[in-house]
Amino acid sequence: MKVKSHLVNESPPSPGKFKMEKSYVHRFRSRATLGKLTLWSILSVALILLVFLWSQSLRHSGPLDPARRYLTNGYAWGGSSWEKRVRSSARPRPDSGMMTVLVTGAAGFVGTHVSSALKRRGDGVLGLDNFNNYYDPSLKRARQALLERAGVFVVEGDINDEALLRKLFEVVAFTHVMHLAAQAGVRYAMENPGSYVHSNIAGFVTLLEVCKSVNPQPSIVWASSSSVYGLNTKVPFSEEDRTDQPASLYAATKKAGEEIAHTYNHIYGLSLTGLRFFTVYGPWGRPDMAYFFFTRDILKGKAIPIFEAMNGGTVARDFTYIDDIVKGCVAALDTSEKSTGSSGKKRGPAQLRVFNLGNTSPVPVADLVRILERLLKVKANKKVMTLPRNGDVQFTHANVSYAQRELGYQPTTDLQTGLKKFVWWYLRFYASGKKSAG
Ligand SMILES: O=C(O)[C@H]1O[C@H](OP(=O)(O)OP(=O)(O)OC[C@H]2O[C@@H](n3ccc(=O)[nH]c3=O)[C@H](O)[C@@H]2O)[C@H](O)[C@@H](O)[C@@H]1O
Repeated sequence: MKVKSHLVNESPPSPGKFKMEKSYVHRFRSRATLGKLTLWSILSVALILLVFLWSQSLRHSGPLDPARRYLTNGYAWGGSSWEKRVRSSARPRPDSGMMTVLVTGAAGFVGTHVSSALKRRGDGVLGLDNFNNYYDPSLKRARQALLERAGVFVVEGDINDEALLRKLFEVVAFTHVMHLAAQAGVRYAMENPGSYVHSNIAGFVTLLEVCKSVNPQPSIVWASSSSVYGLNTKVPFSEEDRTDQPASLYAATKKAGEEIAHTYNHIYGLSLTGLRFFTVYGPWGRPDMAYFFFTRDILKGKAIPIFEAMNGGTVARDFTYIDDIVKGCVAALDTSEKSTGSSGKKRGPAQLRVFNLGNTSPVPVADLVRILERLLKVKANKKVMTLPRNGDVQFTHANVSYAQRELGYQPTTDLQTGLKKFVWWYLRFYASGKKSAG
């Protein structure tokens, strides 16, 4: 501003005049600063607006498709090319048994293995997964990439999104639903109880609401858990044993799922099969599970907490290898009968089943660690501690004779063999050092 030049041409001011001139300059300066501020504010707002509009156009990349839904949580679905992908992924090979399966939780551990097994034998498979960050989402993305290569499209969305589920059934008449989406993990339930209610109860009900109302209704196979046996002391656990003493909220939500399944079977004629998985492990597994983070921490030289019971008693699990579980899941789908209802009305009694899928051979956690030490050729830094009161039970042991009879289920992989395959995968997967095991 030329305030100075304006003053330069004036005759030297008298002291009084000088005073007057000083306040004039001050006023002039304030007005000029105010003007500057307003101008900069307008420019900044305009800039922010421009950046926002630009980022929006990038996110939608291209002209907005009116049939495409953009949700606040960032999922995008709908539109003709999306529907084409959905249809193509769900189309069975003509020479197959013509099953069309919606697999929820497809980017999860069991979901990935089941989806690829079904696809391999020619079934039509569509995946659904919300890719939440309960554990490293990049592992889920790697599983998704594996499935994409096998021809399975994994739709990104939540089982609580009823509109999305309805859309999927509108595009494809699924004959089966393999429902594996869930909030897993026993101990995390004390940290985030709401996530268990959200996925294992609310999400399951939303899915069943959609399944009961479509025509034809699909048959549903879904993941329950060995944890429903809770404080049951009768071993081995068989399906008729008590399941009314859950030791964790996780177990309680799985047990609730079994009761909810009963209701939808009873009222709407949905065919429902629940599978009680016993501590499933293997390649592409879950980093929140002991065998997985023990491996990571043994390699890092970090201490691993090994739980033992109060009285120094053994804590053991009926660890079950993923390939055995996959066979059980596929057999459950193959033997599931059709639902009997249509468009929300029951037309007759429908199939309702619950099976144990375990290994029938519990192994103490201390032995699991010994096997890992041998396979990794590294001594573990063990920290033995009393089983905390966080929902863990002391012992699980499956009686699988019912699954054997009805599904031909016969686990064949012992822990040593299964862990060898896991460790081989783990070392290759994390070998580059680019990926971190958490
Ligand atoms: O069978 C099941 O239904 C359940 O199996 C696992 O639950 P869990 O058997 O507790 O599996 P891990 O968390 O891998 O624990 C395995 C064993 O290691 C022990 N453990 C765990 C963590 C630890 O720091 N130290 C330790 O000794 C546990 O007490 C348990 O005996 C899964 O996490 C559940 O999602 C699943 O439903």
